[in-house]
Amino acid sequence: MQESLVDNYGRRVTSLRMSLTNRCNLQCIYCHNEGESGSGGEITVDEIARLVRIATKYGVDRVKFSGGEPLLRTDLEDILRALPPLKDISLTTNGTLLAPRAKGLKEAGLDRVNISLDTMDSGRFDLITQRKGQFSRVMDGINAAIDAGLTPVKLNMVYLKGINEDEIERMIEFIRGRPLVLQVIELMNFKGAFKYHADISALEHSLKARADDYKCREMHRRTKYYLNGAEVEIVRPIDNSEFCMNCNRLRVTSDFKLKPCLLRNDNLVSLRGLDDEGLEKALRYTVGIREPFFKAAPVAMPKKSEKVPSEN
Ligand SMILES: Nc1nc2c(ncn2[C@@H]2O[C@H](COP(=O)(O)OP(=O)(O)OP(=O)(O)O)[C@@H](O)[C@H]2O)c(=O)[nH]1
Ligand code: SF4
Ligand code: SF4
Repeated sequence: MQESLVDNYGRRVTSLRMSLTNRCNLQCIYCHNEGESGSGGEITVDEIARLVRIATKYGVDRVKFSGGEPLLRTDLEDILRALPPLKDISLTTNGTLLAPRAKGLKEAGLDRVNISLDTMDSGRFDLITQRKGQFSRVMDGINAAIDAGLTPVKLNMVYLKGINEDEIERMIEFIRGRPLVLQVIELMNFKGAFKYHADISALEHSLKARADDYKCREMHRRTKYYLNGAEVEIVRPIDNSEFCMNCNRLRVTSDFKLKPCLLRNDNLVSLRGLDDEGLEKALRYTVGIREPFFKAAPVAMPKKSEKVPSEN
């Protein structure tokens, strides 16, 4: 029987999330850079292929590539071609460099892409990304991804107080009836951006109230809402123990370290220079030290003098 990678909290690792570079051509006000500062040389095609091959022996069948901006890697197509067969290979990108490469990426084995799109307003886009003139390139990237069949294309919208809260309806109209999914993401506190943090639970309640249907994903127990031909997924990571208890991905940094949690940097495991046997050991060890970042508060046991509430 195939062995699997289960941590001490019963969470099974089925997916690797690999950062290919720390570099990016944008400078978003909230960037978390996958919680890393990778200072060594960038992970190579061979390192990626070996690690993924070993992980698949343990039932890992999904890989997500992210960055920085992963399309700054000119060898991304080589990376894709070097992978063993997997159920799902996806890429998270800012979309600015995607249009000319979308078809080739599909041919090299990429299944789908997630593209950051916080706003439909190019002025706001410049403000968020701290760059000028990139909005139309992202739109070209979205269209090229659809044409190439890198679908469903998920649009990542970080929900930002005072910047884009008023654009949810516009985004829903944009995706309706197309192979697009809107993913609304609660802002995490990186780069001191918390002043833009907006309460996403109110939005989630209103979506739930008007949705035709909704369904819970296994990963992070995220909910997807279906609204008359539009699919909206809510990503609510903060103080959410259910999200962390259903975290099934292990991160790999751009300088080839295993990273058990996005929000921690004190327990990275370096892989550079290890042979296949060493990689396998390191993989199992790292799964053993994984823990949910947000944990549910332990349920207090009633004191002897307290009446135990009956089940019904
Ligand atoms: N705290 C936390 N946030 C995450 C994690 N994974 C994703 N996120 C958040 O979700 C955002 C979008 O992630 P994506 O890279 O588009 O991928 P995804 O939505 O997680 O994965 P798919 O839906 O399978 O494509 C990230 O920028 C994070 O803000 C995680 O493991 N922990
Ligand atoms: S596009 Fe992504 S990696 Fe680049 S600055 Fe924005 S959030 Fe960070
Ligand atoms: S444990 Fe929680 S915070 Fe850490 S990576 Fe998983 S979901 Fe994110």
